[in-house]
Amino acid sequence: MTEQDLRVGLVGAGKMGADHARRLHERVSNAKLVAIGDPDLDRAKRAASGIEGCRTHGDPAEVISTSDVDAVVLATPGATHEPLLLAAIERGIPVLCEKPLTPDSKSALRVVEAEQAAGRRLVQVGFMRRFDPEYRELKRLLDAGDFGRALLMHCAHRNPSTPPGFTDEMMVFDSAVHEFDTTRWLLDEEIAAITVRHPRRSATAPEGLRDPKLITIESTGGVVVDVELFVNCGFGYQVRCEAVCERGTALVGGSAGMFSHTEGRWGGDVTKDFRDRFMQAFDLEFQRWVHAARGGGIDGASAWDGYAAAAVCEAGLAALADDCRTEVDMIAKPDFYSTS
Ligand SMILES: NC(=O)c1ccc[n+]([C@@H]2O[C@H](COP(=O)([O-])OP(=O)(O)OC[C@H]3O[C@@H](n4cnc5c(N)ncnc54)[C@H](O)[C@@H]3O)[C@@H](O)[C@H]2O)c1
Ligand SMILES: O[C@H]1[C@H](O)[C@@H](O)[C@H](O)[C@@H](O)[C@H]1O
Repeated sequence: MTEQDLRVGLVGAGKMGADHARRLHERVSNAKLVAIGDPDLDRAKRAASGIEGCRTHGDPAEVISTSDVDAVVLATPGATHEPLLLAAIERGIPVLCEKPLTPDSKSALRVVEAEQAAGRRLVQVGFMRRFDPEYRELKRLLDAGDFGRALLMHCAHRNPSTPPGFTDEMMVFDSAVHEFDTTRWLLDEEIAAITVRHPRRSATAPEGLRDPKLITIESTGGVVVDVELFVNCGFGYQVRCEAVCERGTALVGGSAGMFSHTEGRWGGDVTKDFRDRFMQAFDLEFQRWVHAARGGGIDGASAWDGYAAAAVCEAGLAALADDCRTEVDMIAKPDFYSTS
């Protein structure tokens, strides 16, 4: 640890938190993980093992209130985020919050309002795809306009399987939320409406889950984006996005890694899960956040982006319930967030 290292506190030591603890300790420079909090203290201890000087707390709020913590990472379930975010804002320290910002737009708006009252952007939402090198290349291409304007996008979001208790609603606010964010970010437009449709149900879907789904979102500028969401596809983790523009198309996530030929077969590997597919994106997200947080700020999706994604999720849940196209209801973007 050097004098300028960012002293980071981590709240939540489950699947994601344990992964972020290793990331901060082993792969991110200029940061030192000094505290981990989780109501399940054993989990916090396991995540802290081998990290010299990292203490553990059974009361997660203590991680945020302790003066030797310069910035916080939240990796707890979305429903627990709001009080933790408000505590970090109150202390005036940067916070990298795993998606979703909060579970609904009303609570997300309270965070947006608290941040504006504090007068500084402190909250970053962990939409890690924004740091994936392929997605960044697509963003650069669309921003430059080399292929003309985007007209359509075709996306696929496939997971090998779902944990017990995964619901139709979670397919919208836990999984498709990534496409809501990448669409807003890639197009620099808000999402105006959403439709959810159900093709034939897969035999691999657990009881009660209507998997796959076909979600269509429409941007304020008239771009139509279809998202195939298949979260029990069995064979691996795939995330793809093809942008169809006026003078060309561009696809990300088509294939990744090595391509081999051997007797009787050729091809590459399918990634197993999101950690495998987006490892580089998570690492870059954290490195850039540490850099920005050392200067007191953020570098990624803002609280506004978290609010906007929550508003789309809410419309998505209504579309799911009523089986009809639903318009997104959200406030106008405050000037505070006018520069990205
Ligand atoms: N970016 C991604 O691709 C990605 C992938 C997976 C999960 N996530 C997000 O990460 C977050 C955590 O997911 P996970 O899969 O690690 O969940 P998890 O259930 O494995 O872990 C959550 C941890 O939070 C702890 N916890 C519960 N309530 C708490 C509270 N009030 N205060 C502090 N800790 C509390 C639990 O004891 C548990 O250890 C969620 O917001 C999830 O959506 C993001
Ligand atoms: O929480 C996870 C995570 O966000 C993954 O990136 C996504 O692919 C899954 O669908 C979701 O359940």
